[in-house]
Amino acid sequence: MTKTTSLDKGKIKFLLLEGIHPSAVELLQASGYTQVEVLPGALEGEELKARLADVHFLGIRSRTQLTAEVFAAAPKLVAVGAFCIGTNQIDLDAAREHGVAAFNAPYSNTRSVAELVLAEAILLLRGVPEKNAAAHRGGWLKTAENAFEIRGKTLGIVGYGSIGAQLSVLAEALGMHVVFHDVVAKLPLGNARQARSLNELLGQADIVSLHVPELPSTQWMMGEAEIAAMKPGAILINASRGTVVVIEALAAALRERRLLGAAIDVFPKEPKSNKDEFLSPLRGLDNVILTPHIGGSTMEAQANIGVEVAEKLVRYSDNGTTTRSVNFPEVALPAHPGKHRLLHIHRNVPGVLSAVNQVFADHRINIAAQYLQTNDKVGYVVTDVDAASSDVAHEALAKVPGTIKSRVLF
Ligand SMILES: NC(=O)C1=CN([C@@H]2O[C@H](COP(=O)(O)OP(=O)(O)OC[C@H]3O[C@@H](n4cnc5c(N)ncnc54)[C@H](O)[C@@H]3O)[C@@H](O)[C@H]2O)C=CC1
Ligand SMILES: O=C(O)CCC(=O)C(=O)O
Repeated sequence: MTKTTSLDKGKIKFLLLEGIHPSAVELLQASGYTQVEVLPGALEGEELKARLADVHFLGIRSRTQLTAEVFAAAPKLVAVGAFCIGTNQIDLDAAREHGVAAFNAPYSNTRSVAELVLAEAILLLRGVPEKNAAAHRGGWLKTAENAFEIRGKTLGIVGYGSIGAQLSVLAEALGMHVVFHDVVAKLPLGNARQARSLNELLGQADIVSLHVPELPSTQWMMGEAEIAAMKPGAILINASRGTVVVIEALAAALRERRLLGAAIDVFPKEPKSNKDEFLSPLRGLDNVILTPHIGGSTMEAQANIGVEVAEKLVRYSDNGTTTRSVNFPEVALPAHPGKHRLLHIHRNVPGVLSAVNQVFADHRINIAAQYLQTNDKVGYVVTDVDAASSDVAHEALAKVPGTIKSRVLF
């Protein structure tokens, strides 16, 4: 059981890793949070654990791995903000077990990824990566062979979520036909149609673009057999996660010219920083566009993400609101003027709520307002009381069996 008492804003520590946009710092400071440390890179291992020992709010992007071990070493951690879409780098169950709420930015870089994918599709269809590489070496590949317009081609989108659907709309505007595969039935936008299976899509698409999250079910989903099922001369684009494509199988298909080209933004192993060497079997293949996980790296997206996630952290810190948390029960809370707000995070097992309310009865504390939300593992009960009774209530609440974390907001 962890007990955390809320502090004055000036004592609450934020640590932002991986070059999070200054818009986040500006918003935090404008909201009264002055202790904001910003580091340009990711942290790992003992260094990460040591840094987290006295941190209350942590901001990361896709590189920092937050494991159960890391959460166990972060007793004061209240919330984590993933300043990106993917949350696969966070052990969300472990975070919940430690009473740490997690937030992300589900839409702020969607458009940036979709635009990059379309640009890459056009460049690959024209053989630009190879022609560009040859020109840099003094070559001159002026030919129309294997160069095609994008108009009239079929784009196969695997994962028709926010990015897949946005890409679908943009692709149709360029005159493409869109077929998609998703594990759930989705509303097809425009003239797009849902394939009955991944294999059906692979057999029809001139360009296959992957937009699934990292999950056990998506791991290595594009292996040797799936790549072989693609049309001869097709193109593969992966701006989702590096574990979705068996990179050696892709390299073999490209070397044998079974595929026209590929654009890969994410890799099974990515360098930890811009100073580390990038190693991949795809290096040296001129018909492949290799980008350093920059699908969402535009000034617009990063500035928007900074604000979006910082706002979610501030709302949680200021008044306990968990709306759009990716691992916590969602509660949208009003302000609590003149009252103290008790936040109680507990295991969602029978009896805890009645024990919580017994605390107020036993101490004859009047409840001004109360809110409850649960998910399968965790219950989140928020109670507003008079300032004079909050200390005694907080102390008693922290002792309720099943408590994970309890805080007071002034
Ligand atoms: N390269 C980059 O910089 C970026 C990469 N991403 C990656 O893109 C992924 C997708 O982002 P969004 O579209 O916002 O996510 P989303 O959650 O809106 O959409 C994902 C879609 O994939 C579907 N899906 C899940 N498992 C599937 C399977 N086995 N087969 C087919 N479909 C499956 C889901 O039903 C959902 O419709 C993120 O999870 C993230 O990993 C996101 C932003 C930037
Ligand atoms: O920009 C980043 O750091 C990660 C982008 C990404 O992969 C995501 O948003 O899921």
